[in-house]
Amino acid sequence: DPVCPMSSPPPSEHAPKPGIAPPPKAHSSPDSAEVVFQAWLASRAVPRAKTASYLFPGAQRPFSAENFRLAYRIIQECAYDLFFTLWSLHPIRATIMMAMNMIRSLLPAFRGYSQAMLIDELQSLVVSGHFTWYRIGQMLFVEVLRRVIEGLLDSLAATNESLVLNSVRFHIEHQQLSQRVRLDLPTLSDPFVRELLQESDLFARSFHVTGNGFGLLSPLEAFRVLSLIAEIASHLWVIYSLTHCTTHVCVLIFSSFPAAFPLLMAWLGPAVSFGSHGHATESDPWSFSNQEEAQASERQEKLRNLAYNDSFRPEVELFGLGPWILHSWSAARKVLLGAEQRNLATEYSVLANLHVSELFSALQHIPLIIMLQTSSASLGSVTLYRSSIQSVVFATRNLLSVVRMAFQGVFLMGAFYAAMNIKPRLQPKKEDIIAYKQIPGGAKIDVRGLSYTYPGSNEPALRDVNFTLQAGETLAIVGHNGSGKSTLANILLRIVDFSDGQLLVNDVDIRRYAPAEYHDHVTAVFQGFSKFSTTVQENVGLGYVPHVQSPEAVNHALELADADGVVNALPKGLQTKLESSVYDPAPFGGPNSAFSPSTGHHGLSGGEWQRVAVARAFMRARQPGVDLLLFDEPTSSLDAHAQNHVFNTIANVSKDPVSGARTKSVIFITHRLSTARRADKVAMMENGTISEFGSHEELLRKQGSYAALYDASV
Ligand SMILES: Nc1ncnc2c1ncn2[C@@H]1O[C@H](COP(=O)(O)OP(=O)(O)OP(=O)(O)O)[C@@H](O)[C@H]1O
Repeated sequence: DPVCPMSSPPPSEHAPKPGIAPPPKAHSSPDSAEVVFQAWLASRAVPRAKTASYLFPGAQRPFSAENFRLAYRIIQECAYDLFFTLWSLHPIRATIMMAMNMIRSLLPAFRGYSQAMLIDELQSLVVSGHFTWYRIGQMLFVEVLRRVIEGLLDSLAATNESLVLNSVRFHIEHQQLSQRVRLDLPTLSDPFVRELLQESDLFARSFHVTGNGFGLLSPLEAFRVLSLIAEIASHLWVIYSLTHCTTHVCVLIFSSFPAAFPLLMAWLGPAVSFGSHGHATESDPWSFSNQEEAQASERQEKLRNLAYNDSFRPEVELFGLGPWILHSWSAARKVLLGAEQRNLATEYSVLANLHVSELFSALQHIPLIIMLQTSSASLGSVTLYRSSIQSVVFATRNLLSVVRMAFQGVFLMGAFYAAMNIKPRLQPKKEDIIAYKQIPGGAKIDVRGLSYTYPGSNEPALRDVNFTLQAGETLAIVGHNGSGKSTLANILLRIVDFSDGQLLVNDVDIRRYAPAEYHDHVTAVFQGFSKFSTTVQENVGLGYVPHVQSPEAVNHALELADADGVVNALPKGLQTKLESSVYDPAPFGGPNSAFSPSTGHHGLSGGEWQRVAVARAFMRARQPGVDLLLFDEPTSSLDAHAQNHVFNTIANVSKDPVSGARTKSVIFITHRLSTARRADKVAMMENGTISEFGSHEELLRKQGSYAALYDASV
């Protein structure tokens, strides 16, 4: 079920609360990933803060000596590895790409030379009186040829570069996604891990921006820093060769000052985040200049989602949330508008700078004219001289913004590297893993002194839970709201870990099973099951991925869950696309509405969705490898007829169809105590522990809490 987005904790600047475990280790051993993780974490510490607090994810690290040291450490530990991995995707093309970048960075200087030669030759032709159109044509032809070759080189380089960068992008995104799906809930719920993953996401996203965007931060493209340095060096060399052995130094200073002045102003003026690309926009969350703006943007998006997303509509209407949404949205929006206003002001000042720069470039002519009058310098060398100085200034400006981005990029790269090396917390060490072994009858479960406290909670959700379920038995877990039933179910399913005690499955400590392997042997319906916005076929078939494409298997699972009638009534049967939040098939009233049934998107009632979820569990339940069926309130929204059908199916599926012998253990959580009678054993939960355990009849005879709850329910 959708969760109200406003309930999520603020993602940034949190101080570790006293009593909470210190920042986690990204790795079990102090290897390079651990070193990188610690350096990344240290770079996020807010300097001179009274309590330990951290910069929000994506925030620009200040240029401090400590951060340079941390950046160096990260580069030392992971840049080579990452560079080599990315380079080895296309070794030849990547090398060509870097070489081309280098060559292209030197071209402007040669271009200047060639133009200077052209002008000089033209000048001497005119002065000497040997001017012919043929000669001019020849020179122009050479110039055009040079440009064509340069253009060809550029287009070849661009094609090659896009090929290399696309592979790099794919590789990074693939790694990122595979790590996401590998991590388990306990790992993902750690705030440090969440923020590490957010910065790692920024690194992966940096490869999306085409042109001179965040992509510059990639280790391959960071090579551009070198290209820019080479470009500056080549221009400086040209300038040196012009001024060498002559006394133009004072003219050089005179003319370079006007060129450098706008740059100086831009550098000293208000910093535009990420150089020339850094305008805080809603789609550029990393470019906010402070945490308040980042939070406002996030809040604004969530409020917008709350207003637009139909799944929240009932609560929004029922609780009259409209004015509150509007009020809160306005407050967040105003913060962002303030930020945009500031950026506009910066832009205006940049524009003003442009005018200033034009003025200064005009002033630059003056010393050059003086130089022409007083020295023997040629027209070509004057042109070259002037263009070189401007190029140096331009390239230096680029270099500064690239360095700034690359500096930030180092920390994002560190986040990526550390994130890719996080180990899922539930995954045992290689040497501890025991392969799951089936025993006849289904899973045998021994729970001894089990306790669990949710992170950040003071009260344990489970305390000293003890019970044994023999292979093939059926257990009903009952109890009041909040007594710990779902928590126990999630621990038994190895979705959540436990703090103390022991949990043995088939006489083996559950912590020694690889979770993925263990999950192959269980199936479940969660209390808050997912409603996928896709076809019925996939909604059900995903319960057993190898059969997701098989209509026969899906139809059979639907029959078992008494959901076949529901699906048959849908306009496109199995291929009907379901929408988890369609309350009104045509909210805008018109026949062309995006939600009209003609588009194929269909809503279902709560009970119908539950049948789909139960069918999903049945997809897998019939597989011989599955030993445990766990249902958390599978029939809470079903009518009595459907409920009986589902429980009969559970009983049938857990037996051998021929011999009738039990082949699977079953655990179900229920508030409908009439269904608890179907189980061999009943566990009555109160305050996080099992207060009574036995058969339905035994517990009734006991006249305790279960008997009281049963009497109240029937
Ligand atoms: N993610 C969580 N973080 C912190 N506390 C939690 C979390 N989930 C559940 N709890 C707390 O743990 C306790 C047990 O919750 P649980 O969901 O297991 O109860 P339940 O018996 O399944 O309740 P219900 O019958 O309402 O489904 C409750 O006090 C609940 O507030």
